[in-house]
Amino acid sequence: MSIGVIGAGAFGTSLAISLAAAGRDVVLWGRDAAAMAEMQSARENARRLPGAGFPERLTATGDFAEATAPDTLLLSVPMQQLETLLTDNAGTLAQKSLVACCKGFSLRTGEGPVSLISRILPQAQAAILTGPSFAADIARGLPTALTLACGDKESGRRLQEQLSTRNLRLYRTTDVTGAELGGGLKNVIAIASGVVIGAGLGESARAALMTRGFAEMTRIAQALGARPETLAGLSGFGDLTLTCTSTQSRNYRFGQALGRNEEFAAGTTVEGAATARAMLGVAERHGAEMPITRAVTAIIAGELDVGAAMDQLLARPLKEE
Ligand SMILES: NC(=O)c1ccc[n+]([C@@H]2O[C@H](COP(=O)([O-])OP(=O)(O)OC[C@H]3O[C@@H](n4cnc5c(N)ncnc54)[C@H](O)[C@@H]3O)[C@@H](O)[C@H]2O)c1
Ligand SMILES: O=P(O)(O)OC[C@H](O)CO
Repeated sequence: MSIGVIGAGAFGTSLAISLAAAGRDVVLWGRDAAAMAEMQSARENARRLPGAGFPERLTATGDFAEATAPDTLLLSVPMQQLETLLTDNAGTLAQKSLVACCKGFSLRTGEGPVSLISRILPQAQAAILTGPSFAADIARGLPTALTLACGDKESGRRLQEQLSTRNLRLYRTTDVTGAELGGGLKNVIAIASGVVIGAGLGESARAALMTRGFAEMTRIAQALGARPETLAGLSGFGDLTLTCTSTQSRNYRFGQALGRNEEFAAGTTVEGAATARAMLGVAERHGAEMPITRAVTAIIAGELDVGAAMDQLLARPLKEE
């Protein structure tokens, strides 16, 4: 059974390589037809994932109809592009199994990827694949464990079988809200961790921030009906640990640049920036406090400098852990 991957960025390409290397037939689609033709002949995505050769079973194409012929489609576009992709192609995608591979929340509506899919395409089977994984590691065949969250248990089992390989180990859950929140919010805390290190505040401060960040993630997740054990799993704690401690992470590097008052490469996908703003709106509607997310939003907007943000966080009332 073949698999379509929609979005030929670093992550979509790495998943396509990994699945094709494990013997699945995979069609990878990108919106730039000329770039896709070049990839198909060079057998490499030289722009987003240089050095990772394409296995034989991987086809790169700019033909959307060809890529969406399979029943199972992995949607690997940046979060803020997902709504347009779904609405523009509603007719084609309506009856498919759609696995969101993006992390974050919509700035426009505050929805996570599965909520968006379910609202726009209620007939589709919606799931999310999320957890600690750098595209470069997946493409190299290094061992990776991810969360596959699907509200429908049987569909979740089927997708877990279809998408797991020897190196890509998928754990299953029905707690879609928890998986969406873990993957989305860890990027916000990763930006904050980068700020702390970039500003020279030290690794002890980063550990404190990660821990309080995890408490903040768990608190809002519970308010939204997620299970705390999901947050403690791969999609929450696992991804938080990876992203807050590695310079491979774009969110972390973006934070470092903010902390050092340096420019950051324009056009880089940094999901945590929009998600921080989106989640503040969600938190306000639920009467929940998200002080770290609030500080990250203000620093990015240039409304607060790092010193003032630290003063605000350190001035919060002393309380029980
Ligand atoms: N890179 C990683 O290590 C990694 C790991 C796990 C999850 N993710 C998630 O995967 C998602 C995609 O990130 P990425 O790393 O592949 O980003 P990327 O910057 O490498 O690529 C994004 C791709 O999306 C394409 N794109 C943008 N808008 C589009 C649209 N409207 N229609 C079709 N294509 C469009 C761009 O052309 C580009 O090829 C993000 O949500 C990210 O959090 C990334
Ligand atoms: O490069 P980042 O910060 O988008 O992180 C990539 C993945 O989400 C890590 O799991």
